[in-house]
Amino acid sequence: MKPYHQIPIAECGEPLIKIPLELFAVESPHPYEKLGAPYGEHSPYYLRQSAIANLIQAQNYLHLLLPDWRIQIFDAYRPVAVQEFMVNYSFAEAVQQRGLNEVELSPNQRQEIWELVYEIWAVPSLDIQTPPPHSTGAAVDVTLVNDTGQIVNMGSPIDELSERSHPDYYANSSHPQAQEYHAYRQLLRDVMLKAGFQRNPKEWWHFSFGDQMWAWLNNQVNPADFFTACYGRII
Ligand SMILES: C[C@@H](N)C(=O)N[C@H](C)C(=O)O
Ligand SMILES: [Zn+2]
Repeated sequence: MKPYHQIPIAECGEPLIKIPLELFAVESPHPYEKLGAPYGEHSPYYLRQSAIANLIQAQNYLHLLLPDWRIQIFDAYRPVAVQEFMVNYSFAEAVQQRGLNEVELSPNQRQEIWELVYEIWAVPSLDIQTPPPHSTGAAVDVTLVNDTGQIVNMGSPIDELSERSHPDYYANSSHPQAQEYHAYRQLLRDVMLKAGFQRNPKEWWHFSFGDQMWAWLNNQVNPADFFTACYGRII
């Protein structure tokens, strides 16, 4: 259980609708579909109606600062079966990157790698009180594309299992491009938060509106108010 799972969910019933992809840049092919993630009849390019309105608003804010830049959508709606697939995929990838063999892992090695995976991935829970954020249609993973159509270098790829994923990793780093990476991460954060989203404290690319993590983060900033989640799991 993460602390945000304590937040009550009062499902508001707002529909999950297709993101108007023509307004945004889009990672293509979709990073998890290309791995064979089991979407069935679902599509990753869906979000709750208000989350879409806010995403459009975030890009409008970006355009006031940088008219030809765009928000690039990496991932949005994710059925629990896909969450499970990606968690297992990330575990297997981490094992392989360490030159290990999954069947020969010691219990300690296994636990260490699972802990690393769950640093950035939510548990594929089917409990309606603890839905994975993307399974609610409230969460979106995004980055920026500049005026020449290039993906902006944020200093680490989306979904990397490392501390470089932490939003402020480059704030006090001696890396020669640290200031640039941090400034771009801040720019993405600023436009998204101005539009009502909250950012996952462990991932520079993950934002949500209306889910448990969003409510919990709002409550950290404004302890006098008590936000609850209005979006629970869909399907
Ligand atoms: C790992 C990343 N793509 C992501 O979405 N992480 C959050 C926490 C999630 O799994 O919901
Ligand atoms: Zn995410």
